[in-house]
Amino acid sequence: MEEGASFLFAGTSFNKKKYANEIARFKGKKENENKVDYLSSFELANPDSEEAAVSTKKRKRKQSASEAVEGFNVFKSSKKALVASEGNEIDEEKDRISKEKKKLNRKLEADSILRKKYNIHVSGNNVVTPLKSFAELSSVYGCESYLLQNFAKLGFKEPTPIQRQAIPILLSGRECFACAPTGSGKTLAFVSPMLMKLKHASAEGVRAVILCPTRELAAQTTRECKKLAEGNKFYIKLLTKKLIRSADLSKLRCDILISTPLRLRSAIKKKKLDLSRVEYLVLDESDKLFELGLIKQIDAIVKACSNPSIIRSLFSATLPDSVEELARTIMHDAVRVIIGRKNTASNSVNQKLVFAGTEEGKLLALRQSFQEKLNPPVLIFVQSKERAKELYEELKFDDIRVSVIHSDLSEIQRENVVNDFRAGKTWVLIATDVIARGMDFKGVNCVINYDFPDSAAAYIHRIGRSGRAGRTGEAITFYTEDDVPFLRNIANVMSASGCEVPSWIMAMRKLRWKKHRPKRESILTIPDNAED
Ligand SMILES: Nc1ncnc2c1ncn2[C@@H]1O[C@H](COP(=O)(O)OP(=O)(O)OP(=O)(O)O)[C@@H](O)[C@H]1O
Repeated sequence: MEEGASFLFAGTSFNKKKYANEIARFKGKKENENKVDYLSSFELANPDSEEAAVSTKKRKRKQSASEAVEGFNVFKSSKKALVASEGNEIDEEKDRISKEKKKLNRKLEADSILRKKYNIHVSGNNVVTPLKSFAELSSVYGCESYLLQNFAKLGFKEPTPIQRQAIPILLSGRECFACAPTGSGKTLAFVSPMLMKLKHASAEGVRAVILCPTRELAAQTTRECKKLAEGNKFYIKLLTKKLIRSADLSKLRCDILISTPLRLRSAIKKKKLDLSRVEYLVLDESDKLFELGLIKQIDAIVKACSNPSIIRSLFSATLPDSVEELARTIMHDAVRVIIGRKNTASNSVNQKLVFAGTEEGKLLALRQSFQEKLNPPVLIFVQSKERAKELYEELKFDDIRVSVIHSDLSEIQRENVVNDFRAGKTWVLIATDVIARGMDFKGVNCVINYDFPDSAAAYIHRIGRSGRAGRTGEAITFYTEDDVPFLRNIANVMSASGCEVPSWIMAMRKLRWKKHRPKRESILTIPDNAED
C-alpha cells in the first residue's frame, strides 16, 4: 500500500495562472468555512472562550463608553452607573452565548438521535445534519423540482440511510468516503448532489466523472443518472469504445462522464480528453478500483482531474482499512460515513452453507435444488470463465432458461445477456465475478455460489445482488473439502448479519484471508466432443 500511496499521489500539479479565479474562489470559501468551524469548535471545546469573548467585547465597550463621556453623556453618567450598566451588558452577553451554546448542543443531540435511528456512523469535523426527508433537499438546499419529481416517479418516498447522510455532506462541499450495504441506494447518494451542484448543462467540458470497475456497471450507472436527470438537459455520456473512436473528445459536449478506469485512461492518453475542469469525481466500488490491477489508471485519472477545488468521493459496500488509509492521503477534510457495521452483508439476505463434498456433488445438489424449487431470477457464480462455460454446457439442455456471461463475450453479447436477464427472458444466469459488483437486477430471488468466493468482500458483493432496496433474498454457498479451511471467514460475515452458522464452523481457527481460488476438477460430465 505504501508503494501505491506514494505512486498515486505524487506529482499532481496545476496551472495556477490559468486557474487564478478558481483558486481565489476556493481560498475565499475555505477561509470562511474555517472561520465558522474554528469559532464553533473553539467555543465548545474551551470553557474559557466565553470569558474571552466577553472580555474582548468589554474592552471595546469601555472604549466606546469613554468616548461618549466627552459628549453629552457627561451630564447623566456617574462612574457607578457606568459600572452597573456595563455589568448588565456583560450578563446579557453571557446569556446570549449560553443560549447559543444550548442551541448548538440541542442541534448536535438531535443529529445524533437521527443518526442512531438510521444506524449512521460518521467521523470528521462538523458533520452536517442528516436529511429527515427528500423535501429538505428543496427547503434547505434549494433543489430544483425536476429531481424531486423524478424521485417520486421512481417510487422513492424516503431517503435511505446512506442518502440521508452522504447527500448533505457532498452538498456542503465536503469530500466523503462512504460504506453502506449492497442495494442500499448509493448510486442516488452520489448522483443527486452532483446534479444539484452542476445545476444545468454547460459547454465548458467534462464537469463530473464517475468511475466504475466494469462496463456493465458503468452502463447501468449511466442509465440511472439519466433517469434522475430527466427534465433537465444535462449531457450525460458513457465512454464507449465507439465514442472514443468516432468523436473528437476535446470537443465533446459532456457534463457527466461515466467510464471504467481503463477506458478513461486510454481516452486521456489518445484523444487528449481534458479533465482539468472536473468538479466532482466519484470512485464507485472504490475498493475494487484501488486493487493492484487498476491503481495505475486511477492514479493517472486523479492527476488529470487537476481542478484544485474538486470534490472527490468514494463509495462501496466494502471498505478495507488499507483503502481508507490510501483514500485519506488524497482527500482533504473528508467525512467518513458508515451505515451499520463496516464490511457486512445486507441483512435482508438469508444465507446458507451447503456441503457438497466434491465437484460432482455440487452439480447434483444444483440440479436437485432446481427440481425441488426454481424461483427465478437466479444468479449462479463460478470462479472462472472456463467454469462458467462448462456449467452452461451442463445446464443448457435442462428445462430451464439459462444463459452465461463472462469476459470472452463481446461488449454487445454481454449487453444482450444482461438485458435478457433483466427482462425475464432468461431465468438463470451463470456468471463470473465480472457482474458481482454493483449490478442492480430487480428482484433476484436467489444467488448460488457454485464456487466458493475468493474473499469475504467477493462474498458480500455476490450475495448482495439479491435482497436489494428493501426486498428479501436468499444466498446458498456450496463448499467442498477444499473450501473447509476458508469457511470461517464467510461464517463471520453470515453471523454478523444475523444468519445462523453451525457452531463447529465458528470454533474453527481464523485464517488470514488470502485469495482462495483452488484448482477445481472440471464441471463437465459430458465428454468435450459429445456434440461433434
Ligand atoms: N430512496 C430510495 N427508495 C427506494 N428505492 C431506492 C431508493 N434509492 C435507490 N433505490 C433503489 O435501490 C436499488 C439499489 O440501489 P443501488 O444500485 O444504488 O444500490 P448500491 O447501494 O449502489 O448497491 P451495490 O453496493 O450493490 O452497488 C435500485 O433499484 C434503486 O433504484
